[in-house]
Amino acid sequence: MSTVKPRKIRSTTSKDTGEATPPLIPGVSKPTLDKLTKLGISTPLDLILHLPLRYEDETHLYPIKHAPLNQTVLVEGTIIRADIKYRPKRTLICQVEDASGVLFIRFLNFYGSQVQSLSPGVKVRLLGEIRYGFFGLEMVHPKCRTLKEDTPLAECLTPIYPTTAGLSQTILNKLIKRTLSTIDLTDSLPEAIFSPLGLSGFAESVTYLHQPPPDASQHHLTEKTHPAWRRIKFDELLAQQLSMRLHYNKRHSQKAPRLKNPGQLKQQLLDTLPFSLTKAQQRVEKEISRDLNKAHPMQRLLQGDVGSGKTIVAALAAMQTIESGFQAAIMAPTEILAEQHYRKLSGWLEPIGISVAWLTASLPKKDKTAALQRVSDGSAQLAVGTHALFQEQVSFNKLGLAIIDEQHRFGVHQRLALRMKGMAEGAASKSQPHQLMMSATPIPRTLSMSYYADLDVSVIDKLPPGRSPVITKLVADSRRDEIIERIRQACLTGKQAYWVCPLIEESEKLQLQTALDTYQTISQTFPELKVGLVHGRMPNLEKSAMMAEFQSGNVQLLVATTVIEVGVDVPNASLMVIEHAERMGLSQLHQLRGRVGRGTSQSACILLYQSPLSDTARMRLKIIYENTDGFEISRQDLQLRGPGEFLGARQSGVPMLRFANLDQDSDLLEAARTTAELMLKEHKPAAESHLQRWLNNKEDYLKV
Ligand SMILES: Nc1ncnc2c1ncn2[C@@H]1O[C@H](COP(=O)(O)OP(=O)(O)OP(=O)(O)O)[C@@H](O)[C@H]1O
Repeated sequence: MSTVKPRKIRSTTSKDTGEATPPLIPGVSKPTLDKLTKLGISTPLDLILHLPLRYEDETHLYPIKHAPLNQTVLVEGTIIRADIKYRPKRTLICQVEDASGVLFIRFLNFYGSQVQSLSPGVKVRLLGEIRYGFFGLEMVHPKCRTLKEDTPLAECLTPIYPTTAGLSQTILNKLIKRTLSTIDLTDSLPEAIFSPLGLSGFAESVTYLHQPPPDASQHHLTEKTHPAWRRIKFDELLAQQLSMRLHYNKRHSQKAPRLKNPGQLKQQLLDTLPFSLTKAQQRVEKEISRDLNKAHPMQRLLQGDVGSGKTIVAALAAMQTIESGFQAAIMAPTEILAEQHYRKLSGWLEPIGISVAWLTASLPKKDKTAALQRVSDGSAQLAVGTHALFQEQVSFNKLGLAIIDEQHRFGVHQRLALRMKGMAEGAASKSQPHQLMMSATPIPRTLSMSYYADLDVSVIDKLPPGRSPVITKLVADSRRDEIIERIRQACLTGKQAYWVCPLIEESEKLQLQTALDTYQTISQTFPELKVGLVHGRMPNLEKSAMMAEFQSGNVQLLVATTVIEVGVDVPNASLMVIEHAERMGLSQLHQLRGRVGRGTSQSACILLYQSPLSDTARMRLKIIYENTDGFEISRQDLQLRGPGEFLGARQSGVPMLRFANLDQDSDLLEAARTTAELMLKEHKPAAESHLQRWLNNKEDYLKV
């Protein structure tokens, strides 16, 4: 086993000042520091929180003869013979003897130095699994240490850390051990806080996890259910809750325009609608309206399952904004969705005298300049568009409300950019606009309590009346002909259908080719129908012309890629076929399926799959088949994928939890939430030192 050579303590030079600054982890060479950085370790505390994956037990020694078989054990003895065999493979075989018996140890791919050190007479300590082999009891590739006189046994379980190439367990172990004995591990929490929750102290917990006593339960340690693990997970969740709470409080100290609610514009809009609001829509409308009337910026997440009617709620919020003399903006993640919002909103609002501007990257220059002008002089009261809305050249005259649809598809920075538009130089209003985020991917409770704890949440929990649930069918691709017949019959009786092309994630070019091929095949299969095609690479004008054709009923069968996944609303379309449904994610399937069942006629979604199915694909299809409620689907999706993938960590910019697991630790999350509130009221300094310890350099997202 290698040892750590004493290393020179280096200092790094600050680029800004040219002055030498001490390294954050003292006594470590630059190459090791680089490797530590790869592991996300840049401070002594990071080292302490670099917790073991598992442990090896080098505290108990077994006599060879009595050691249990097929499990990792520690034995020791003297080498009585060492040979190199060349058949069937070059192998170093040594015979080791203790007072109880003899054991063979075998090494393939051995080094010359090993042969030298493992010579007869040498005493060795071996860690590995004993099995019955050709010659009798044997250990293959044991961890082997040559012993001096009376080398003591380990006093605690040996931690095995996650590591990276070139950084040995021995080095990590030593660094962590050294740091444990030098770092200040004073508890950031008063005992009165953690004790009643059944948690142990911080120092005690980290020390335990790095150096568990010989009798520690390895099962509880690796499953992270041990009290020491629970303390670490609690601390992490608490830091998250504290920072979210602080963010929330900070927002309440910022200024936003109070948007009054005389309600005339809203009423005018409601009077033109062919439907009346559901109770759920009325409730969330009120929640939003109340927030808009406050002097600090609203940040509310409006959640509603697919087709639950979020758009009208957003439009009513825009009416309150406009009636108070401010502008509103709606930003959507795709051109199709943005355009659909634009059509729908201008159809509703222009008749009641509201001017709506349309802004996307693909607008002809002349139209764009005109739209920009209307946005900046305030003559456009509502701007609808894609991310083009927060580009630099856009300046709002008086932005009062920014509405962001499918918020999880935008990064934190993009959302921030739109908010800053309200405060931009030259804007008449210097306060922050209110922000309404909409999501049709319902976020499970544990997630919204955790990652969205700084937002207020409104939920439309009931669909508009008259919708019957979409019937979902799972059909093997071998029965495709039956499906084709069914679609033909339905379209001939005046129904409309989507045919969703297989998803090709690896390459846009292949995706395009697949869309074109599918279109060709489908057109040939249904010569009597008018078949259309939309895909992501189509010029926007063509795309919107095709959507308009489908909307008006001229096209009966629309071949589409997943560009139609979000927001597309054609109530007459009541059938959908999804090819290679096994390639798609759960929320994608749910969103796609949500494109049908938006009118009153019975709808169906046929998921064509190709066998054999992988276990996850089978699970996904089962979940989508058995559930129609988006919240339940999301909950199961979260379980299947974990929060990182569910939220799209990189995209959302939200730091992920390293230790806590929202599924297993929902009790700790609840406790962290109430504790955070209590601490901010009664233990402010402790709250600050806790955040300091846990967020360290990572408080970036506090500013958002
Ligand atoms: N109260 C209501 N009664 C009847 N129809 C409604 C009601 N509210 C909205 N709708 C209609 O329901 C359809 C779906 O509404 P909308 O497009 O706003 O859904 P959404 O919540 O945005 O869903 P998605 O996220 O799937 O786009 C639209 O055609 C809309 O006009």
